[in-house]
Amino acid sequence: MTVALTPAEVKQWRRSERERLIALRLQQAADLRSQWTDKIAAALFSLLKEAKGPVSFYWPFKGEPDLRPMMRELAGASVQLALPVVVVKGQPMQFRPWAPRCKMVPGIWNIPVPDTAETVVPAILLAPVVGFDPRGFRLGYGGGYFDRTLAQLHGDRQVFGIGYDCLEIPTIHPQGYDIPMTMIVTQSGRVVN
Ligand SMILES: Nc1nc2c(c(=O)[nH]1)N(C=O)[C@@H](CNc1ccc(C(=O)N[C@@H](CCC(=O)O)C(=O)O)cc1)CN2
Ligand SMILES: Nc1ncnc2c1ncn2[C@@H]1O[C@H](COP(=O)(O)OP(=O)(O)OP(=O)(O)O)[C@@H](O)[C@H]1O
Repeated sequence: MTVALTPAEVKQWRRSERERLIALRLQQAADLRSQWTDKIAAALFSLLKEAKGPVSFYWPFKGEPDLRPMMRELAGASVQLALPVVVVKGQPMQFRPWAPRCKMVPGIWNIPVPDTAETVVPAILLAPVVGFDPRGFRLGYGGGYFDRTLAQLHGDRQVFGIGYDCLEIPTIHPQGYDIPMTMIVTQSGRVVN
C-alpha cells in the first residue's frame, strides 16, 4: 500500500532518500560498477544504433554509469548525440549537439557541456537516475530539470532511465509534475516497458 504524504513530507523524504541512494551508489566497488555499466551499454547499444533522431546522453558524475565509450561508438555510426544543459536555473534544459573532441566548458555543478550556441531536440533522452520505482518514475538530483524539460517536449520522444538495480525503491511518491520514463535499463535488463 502506498502511504499518501503531503508535498512538504515528499520533499523532505526525497532529500534523505537521494542522499542515501547516492551514497549507496558510490559505495559499490568501481570494478563492479564498471561491469554493470558494460551490461547496460550492451543492452542500450541495440536500442540506440538505429536511432532516427538525436539521442541525448549525460556526462557522468557521482558514480553514474559512464557511457562515454558508447557515445564515441555511436557518433562513429552517425547517430546524432546531444548533452543536456541547464542554461537558466529552475527552467527547462536545452540540448546541445555533442561530437567526440568537441569543445566543452563547465556547466552547472561543473559538469562539462558543449561550448556551442546550437541546440537540438532529442528523440530519445537518457536520464541517469538517483533512484527509480517499478512504475518508471525517476528520482534525480532534486532540481526538477528532467520533468520540466519533458513537460515541454511533445511528440514522439522516449525516455530511457539509466541506473543500477540497487537504486530501485518501492515508490518515489510521484507528484503531479513527475513524468514516468518509457523504460529503465539496468545491468539485469529492462525494468519497465
Ligand atoms: N550527469 C548528469 N548530468 C546532468 C544531470 C544528471 O542527472 N546527471 N541533470 C539532470 O537533471 C542535469 C543537472 N541536474 C541538476 C539537478 C539539481 C541541481 C541542484 O541544484 N539541486 C539542488 C537541490 C534542490 C532541492 O533539493 O531542493 C541543490 O543541490 O542545491 C543541479 C543540477 C543536467 N546534467
Ligand atoms: N514541470 C514542472 N514545472 C515547474 N516545476 C517543476 C516541474 N517539475 C518539477 N518541478 C519542481 O522541481 C522540484 C524538484 O523536483 P523533483 O524532486 O522531482 O526533482 P528530480 O527529478 O529529483 O531532479 P532532476 O530532474 O533535476 O534530477 C519540485 O519541487 C517541483 O516543484
